[in-house]
Order: sequence, then C-alpha cells, then structure tokens
Amino acid sequence: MPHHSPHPPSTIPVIDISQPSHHVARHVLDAASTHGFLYIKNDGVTIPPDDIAAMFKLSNDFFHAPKEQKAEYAIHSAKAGGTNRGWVSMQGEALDPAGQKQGDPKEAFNIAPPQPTLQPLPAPFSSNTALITRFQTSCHALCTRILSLLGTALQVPDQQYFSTRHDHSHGHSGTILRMLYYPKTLMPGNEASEGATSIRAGAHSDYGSLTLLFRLPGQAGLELQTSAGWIPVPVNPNEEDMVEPPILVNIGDLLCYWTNGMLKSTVHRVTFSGGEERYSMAYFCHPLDDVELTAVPSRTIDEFGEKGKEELMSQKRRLGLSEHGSDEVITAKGHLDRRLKLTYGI
Ligand SMILES: O=C(O)CCC(=O)C(=O)O
Ligand SMILES: [Fe+2]
Repeated sequence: MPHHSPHPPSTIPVIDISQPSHHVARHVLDAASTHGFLYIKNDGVTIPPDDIAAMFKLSNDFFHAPKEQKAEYAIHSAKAGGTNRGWVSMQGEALDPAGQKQGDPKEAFNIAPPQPTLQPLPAPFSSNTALITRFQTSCHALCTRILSLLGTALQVPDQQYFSTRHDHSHGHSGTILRMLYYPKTLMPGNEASEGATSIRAGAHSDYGSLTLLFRLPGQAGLELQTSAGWIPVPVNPNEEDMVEPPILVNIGDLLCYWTNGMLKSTVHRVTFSGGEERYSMAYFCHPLDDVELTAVPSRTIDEFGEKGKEELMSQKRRLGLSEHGSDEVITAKGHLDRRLKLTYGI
C-alpha cells in the first residue's frame, strides 16, 4: 500500500471500554500516544444521552440570555465564585495569544465541581443543579475509568496511581466543566463572506490531564495538528453503525509531562464559516492541585525511552518553559496558573 499522511482522521479509533481488559487498555494507550485523541463508544449508561441533550439545552438557553445578565457572572468575579469560574465574553480570551490579534470569537461558561455545592450560578443553570452535578459526576467517572486503563497499559505498579490523584474527595483541583458557544459572526447583508472559514478557537493544547468533548451532529469544525497539516475530527466517525455519537477524549499537557512525552497533548483548534452557531461542552479533568508532574514509575515509559523527548520539548517551547531547564518540577496547580495567566493575563 502506498504511504499516506501519517494520521488520516479515520484512524482515530472508537474504543469500547465497557469490558476492561489488558487488550482494551493497550488500545487506549496506543491512541493516546499516537494521536493524543480517541473516541470512547457511548454505551448509553456511563453518560446518559438524555443528560447530554439536557445540558446542551441549558447551554442554548443561557447563551441566548441578554448580555447584561451573563456579564453579572463574569469569569474570575466574586459573584461567579472566583478564579476560572463564570462567563467569558466574545473575544474575552485568546487560546493562541502569540498567533492571534483578537480574542476568540466565542463565549464560554465555566462550572467547577461541587465543593460540596455548586458555585453561584445564573438562570437557567441555577434551577438545574441536580442535572449539572450528575453530568459532572458521570464525566469524572468516565475520566477515572480511562485513567485506570492508562495505568494498566503503562504497567504502573499502583494501577490506581492516576485515578487516586484525580479523586475530588481528597482535595481541590482545577477540573472544570466548560460550556462553549460560537455565535454566528456574519453581519446581515454581508453574504460575500458566507463561505469564508475563520478561526473560532485558536490553536492550543488542553491544560489538564484528560478532556472529554461533547459536540452536536452537524457541528463539525474541530481540527487537530499533525505533521501532514490540520485534519478534521468528525463528530461521529461511523455514522451508520452508531446511534449515539461516541465521546471524544483528548490528552492534555499534564499527562504528557507525567509520561515523559509518551502521551501526546495534541494541538487543536476550531474553524468554521460564521453563518451558523455552534455549541460544545468540554470536561477538563485535572489532577489535585499539589500533584507533582514528575514521570510516573512505569515499565512501559522506561521502554519507550527517549522517543517522547521531542513531544515534551515542543510542549515546553509552546509554554515558554525551555529557558527554565528540563528538571523543573511542576505541580498541577503551578501549571494551570501559568496557562491561565497566558490566556487571560491574570
Ligand atoms: O469546541 C470545540 O470543539 C473544542 C474546544 C476546545 O478545544 C477547548 O475549549 O479546549
Ligand atoms: Fe481544547
């Protein structure tokens, strides 16, 4: 067979993790180290499709509320419960500060895990806290299962190494559920730009350890960066044989550090033409604040050797870390604070 581009979109696998085994664990690790992206088959139980649909409905209602109402719960404000919580306005953040002049044309609303109750929320989130909490809990349960599979495949002696370090009952973390809204950007009467695509979320890698991404059928636009250029990540890669779209999972910066670059924190972005609005939801799973991101004890990583070095170095360059040397120990909180500073200037 002729050699094609290294990672055509169809090669991001859809993995069924309902029967965990060494084979399944290996499959998850392979995808995480080759692409940094994988799909998990939605078994209809782990994250109930009705909850996903209900969350999208809340998002739709919230983002269509008057601007003044949303602005009351501005990101980082006391009213919104503090740092990294609340509403991000259009162009309120730049995910690729070096590569873009203006902020991303999108809005967002960040919801932290209950501690033990949810942060102060505007309508309609405020009257749906049971749904939101259930959704967060099921997202976290899925992340824990994926982290356990990674522990198995990496042959970490303590197979719950990752999952216990993400256990919210043991402390605070940067975990955040983010509702995203990309409004129409076309002005009426400006049909000339109808077909023009624009960047709606700048090129970036995610800050946490794992991200779960929920999108709606027909609302494509996510692309990931490969050596062959930007490739699209479809909402549903196997339209015919699946009722529920699978859940997209990607590896964030922290798992890249933790595995000496074996797991890839792949750069991605969102582009589409401005004529339609788009919704997505991301569950950014983070380790507990004081977790140190030194390489985990793992035979698999030892055997992988220096092959992850380039991945790790390119990530450090992206974050402007290279000048601090490669031995600096970073904590989960230290890393998040650095990224938030770059994104928001706080
Ligand atoms: O909206 C999307 O599809 C992706 C958003 C994203 O990558 C992010 O918010 O980190
Ligand atoms: Fe992202």
